[in-house]
Amino acid sequence: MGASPVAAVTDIAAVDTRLNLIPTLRYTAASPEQTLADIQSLSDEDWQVSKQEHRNFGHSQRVIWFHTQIIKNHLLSTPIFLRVNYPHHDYIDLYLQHGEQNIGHFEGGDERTFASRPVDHRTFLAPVKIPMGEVVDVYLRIETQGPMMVPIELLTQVEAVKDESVLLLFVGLYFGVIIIMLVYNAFIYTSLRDSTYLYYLMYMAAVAAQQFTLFGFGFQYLWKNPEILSNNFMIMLTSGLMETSAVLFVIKFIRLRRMRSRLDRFAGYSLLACCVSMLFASFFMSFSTFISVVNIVGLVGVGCGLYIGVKGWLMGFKAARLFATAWLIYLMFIGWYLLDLMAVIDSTTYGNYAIAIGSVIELSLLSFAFADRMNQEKELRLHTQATLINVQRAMNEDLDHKVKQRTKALEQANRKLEYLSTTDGLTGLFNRRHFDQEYERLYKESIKNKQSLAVLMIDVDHFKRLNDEYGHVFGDRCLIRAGELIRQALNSPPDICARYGGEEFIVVLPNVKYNQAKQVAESLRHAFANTIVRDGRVAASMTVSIGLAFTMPTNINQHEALLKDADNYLYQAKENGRNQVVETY
Ligand SMILES: Nc1nc2c(ncn2[C@@H]2O[C@H](COP(=O)(O)OP(=O)(O)OP(=O)(O)O)[C@@H](O)[C@H]2O)c(=O)[nH]1
Repeated sequence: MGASPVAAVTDIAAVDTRLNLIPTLRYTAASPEQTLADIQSLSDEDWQVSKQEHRNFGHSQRVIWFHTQIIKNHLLSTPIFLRVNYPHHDYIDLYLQHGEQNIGHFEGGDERTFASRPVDHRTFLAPVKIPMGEVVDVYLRIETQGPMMVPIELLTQVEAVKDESVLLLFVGLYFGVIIIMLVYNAFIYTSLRDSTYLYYLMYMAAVAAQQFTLFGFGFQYLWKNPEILSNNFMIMLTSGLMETSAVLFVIKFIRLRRMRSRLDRFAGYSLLACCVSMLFASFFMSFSTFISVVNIVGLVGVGCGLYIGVKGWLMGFKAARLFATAWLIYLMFIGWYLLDLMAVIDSTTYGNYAIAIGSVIELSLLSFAFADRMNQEKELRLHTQATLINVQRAMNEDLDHKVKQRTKALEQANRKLEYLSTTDGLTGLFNRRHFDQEYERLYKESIKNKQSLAVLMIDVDHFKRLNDEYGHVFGDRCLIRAGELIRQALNSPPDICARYGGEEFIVVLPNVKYNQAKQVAESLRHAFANTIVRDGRVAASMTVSIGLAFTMPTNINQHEALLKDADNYLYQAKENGRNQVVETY
């Protein structure tokens, strides 16, 4: 390479708004120990000229000296500043030399305290004050462990303020959006307690913290002294946090544990291990090493996010569409930023915005993906609920049916039980116990209604003989027939009849006249006498004796007396020779 003198002496009074100094600069890479005097003693051959509009030296250079010459041919209408519009160089030194004399030395860089800067600004901004009509040598030394991005320009104070206003508007919008999303998702997390949201919140907070650092605001407003907290460390820490939370979020969001492919799970968890290692490495690794590794891990991580998103999408997980798109867009912006960092492309002015824009688009899309996922889960929940309700309804109907069946069976059993407990098993008439209850009830009713009551005590004559002669079974047959004859003779209800003892029956007739009662007794007696009971070859007839008691009941205490009366008349009927009715009168 031949001699490289300065391209032209720049008249700073001619700077209207701004002037890119790169085309007028020559530069040389140097070792960190070389001083200004060493650099001044270099010959023209040691310098190189930048032919490009912007210069980005990538990661390869640690220290670069720049040199140009300026002059002020007129009075300045506004102060002129020299700006290095990249906030993360470790050390910046600006020397203004008039011949052998140093007329200005300004320091900057984030490895020095913020207070050492000539102007309180997140980037290096130094006033250029030089004597009128004199050529002044400008030496700029930049030392950094990070990417050597050197957008160097001269600009008026008004222009610097304008630039900053535009940037602050952008940054305000950016952090405004991020804060809204943070608060919104924090609310969702507090109500849902879904750890996916927590990882998303962590990721978003880490992205915001890193942007805050990358724009230079962290160093300007928070950690102003690198001995307490270094800017480089904060970039490393936020990168580690960002990557770790992003991978945790991806794993949780896409439910990696459920993914069928072991390889995917292995890749996912390996990446997580890598990111966690990066997070720890940020505490002791050198910045230059960290940055080159973290960029690769970041790129692989975002690529994995995209891959997992596409795979989830193909597997029918609908929310993965937006998820994959989010990572794809972020990947494009990161790609742009990294290419810029590695000096493959040169977009120094816009490079700073790339990750910020990419991240805000990505975070918004992820929010939509979340909403989509929630929607999908809601649909699934509703579907499951509907299925459950149907199952429950079917079970309830079945249960209802069974309960109805059981109730019916129980009612039948109860009815049967009641029948058995109130009825005589042989004749089907009321049994004695039930008769007592019914009789008392009728008696009370008759008192209340002022109605008469007749009691017929009926006993089969010489039943023992019948039993002895034809056998017990035939005797039973006769008793059954007796029950039928009695039932046929009555109006039941309100009349009641019962088997009162072995071959003894009782009939109660409420609200009858005496003659009617007597008629019933007589017709019963005739019915018995005229009936022949047959069982196979055996046939016999039977007679009955009847005691008839009649009263107009007035006192419940008398109800047993009426029975006793009927019994006494029956006894008399037996005494009188049987087959007759003996009555009250
Ligand atoms: N087959 C049968 N016999 C019964 C039943 N309950 C009582 N007896 C019989 O009925 C008979 C009643 O006899 P008694 O009390 O001496 O009276 P009776 O022979 O009818 O004579 P009188 O009443 O004086 O006319 C007894 O032999 C009892 O064993 C029954 O359910 N079935």
